[in-house]
Amino acid sequence: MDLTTVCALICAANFSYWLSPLTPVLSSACSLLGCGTSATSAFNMSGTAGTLALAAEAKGKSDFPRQYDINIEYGTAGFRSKAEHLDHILYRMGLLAALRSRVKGATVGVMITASHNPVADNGVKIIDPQGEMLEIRWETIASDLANIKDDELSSALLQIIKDESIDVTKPASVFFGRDTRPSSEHLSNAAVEGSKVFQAEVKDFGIVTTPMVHYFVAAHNSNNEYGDPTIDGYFEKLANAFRSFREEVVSERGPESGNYEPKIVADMANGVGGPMLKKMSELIKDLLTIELFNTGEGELNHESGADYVKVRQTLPKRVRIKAKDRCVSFDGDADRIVYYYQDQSVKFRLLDGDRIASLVAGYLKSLLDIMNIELNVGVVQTAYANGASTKYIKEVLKLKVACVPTGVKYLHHKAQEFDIGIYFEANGHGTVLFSKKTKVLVKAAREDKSSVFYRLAGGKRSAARKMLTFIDMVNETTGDSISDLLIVETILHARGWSVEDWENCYTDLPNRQLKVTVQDRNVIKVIDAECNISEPEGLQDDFDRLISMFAEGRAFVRPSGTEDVVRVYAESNTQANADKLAVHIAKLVHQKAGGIGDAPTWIMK
Ligand SMILES: CC(=O)N[C@H]1[C@@H](OP(=O)(O)O)O[C@H](CO)[C@@H](O)[C@@H]1O
Ligand SMILES: [Mg+2]
Repeated sequence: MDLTTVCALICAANFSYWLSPLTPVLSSACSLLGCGTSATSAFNMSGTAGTLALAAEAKGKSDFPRQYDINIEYGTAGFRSKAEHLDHILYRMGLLAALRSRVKGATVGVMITASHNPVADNGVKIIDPQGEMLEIRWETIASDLANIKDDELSSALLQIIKDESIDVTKPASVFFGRDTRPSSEHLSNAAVEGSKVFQAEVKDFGIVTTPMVHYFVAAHNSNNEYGDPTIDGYFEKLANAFRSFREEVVSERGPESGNYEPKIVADMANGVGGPMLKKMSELIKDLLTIELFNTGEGELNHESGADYVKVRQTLPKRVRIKAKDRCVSFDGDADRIVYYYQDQSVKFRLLDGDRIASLVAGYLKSLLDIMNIELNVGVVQTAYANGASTKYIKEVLKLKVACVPTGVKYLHHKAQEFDIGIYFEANGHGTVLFSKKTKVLVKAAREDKSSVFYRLAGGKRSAARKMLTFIDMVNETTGDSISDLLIVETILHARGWSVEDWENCYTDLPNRQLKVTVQDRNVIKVIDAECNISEPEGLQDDFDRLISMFAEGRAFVRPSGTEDVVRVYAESNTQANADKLAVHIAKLVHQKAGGIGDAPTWIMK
């Protein structure tokens, strides 16, 4: 046993509650043994916080050392990298989650996933008490903690404790969940160890979807008002709402459901959606038949999943479908969903997040109209939203549209400004938020029993019951493939629509997404909710000149927050034009922003 390990053990014993009377002795032993570079600062670290920080550092050095000298930032959805780079980051995020829990005086969540990234990657994100993404200010704290040297850990932790006025003697509680990646269990254990070193109470839900962890955290912190914070509680809440809504519609208009067919084909990207949607499908099998593919037998996200289908605008592999079958794809951690089908001429037709947002917005507006309730309803999109969807929502539905930068945290935040805020990224990540005022007004409409208008108010009460049941079906904490699937199926059934009826609401502008690899993607500086760039200087002018040459042309570029690439998006009046515009823009990026390798000349197929 080497000196560092002996020290780590002494430090670990030192923070143990029942050995606390021995703290001074153990701390001296630590420093006498020369416990790494912290020995000196350990001397100054009096009190429980110092002891814990020191123990955290010792354990980090011995069990989760920083082995790669690469800088990793807390990006669009937490940390993401090659799984083998992440041991120390997971451990440190476990520590940080325990501190975050103490700051908020509530349970927080930690999800281990890299979503749609390849199977060799992994990642982690911290979930705040109401199930929302980690506060943006703490992303910087997380990045700093992730990137320091091993022997700076105790002082960095103490600094956070001091800056955030954290009382480390208060209880802390952290919920954990992980996806199906081979590396996830090991990385989850590293994070759990971190939280335990900081004496947090730990609950590990094992393999669950990302939105389930968001739900568990929110439900627990609401004292179960939001739902039962268990796996069964999650499934029952959503399934019961789906069933009640169906019963409401059937009692109103009978079993006839127009063009709606209660059957879908589901591609699970070989991720956690497979086992989870299977569980849901068993609960509702009398109402909806779900035929599952890519449920775990193949490689995660490989030639399948929501991202593959959306970006490549093609069917996933290893899925058997017939013309007009309504199909869905989840991503690897089941927080995104896209719909699609093949038409009679075997042409692939995509119904993405913009379509889901429009469907939901239109339906909720129709319920509000029946209830005669005026509310501030808005749809939040990003620059990736198809221009035709924005036009439809504004001009046909007559609802407000807000545009924010990419990343769920921005959409979620903006959606909270509305009484009903519907947000979806075009890639299929999204949900609906209902304000307290909305819930109060709709509950009042449900109870409207004024005798004169009792009969007349029947439709109003039914609309209110539907809206309240709908709210129960929504995972308001974050985008949730399972919840979103139930919502879409519910609306299509209520409207009596086939997937083609849904698609007929508007016609998408043809579009194309490409990726360009550059030396440093951060040389691209975005402005105007990512619609334009300010750097490299002059490049936006080049883009504008190019865009003006394409009918209904629109294009923008931005550095990805989850991959080491610059993303290019273009739309125009025809697919050929959208493709051409995308390639030209990509070439300009490659030329003027330090492109690596060959210039992009081809369209991804
Ligand atoms: C164009 C696109 O789909 N970007 C995705 C992707 O972010 P990037 O920062 O573009 O890599 O992953 C994010 C996390 O899942 C998601 O929020 C976002 O919408
Ligand atoms: Mg995801």
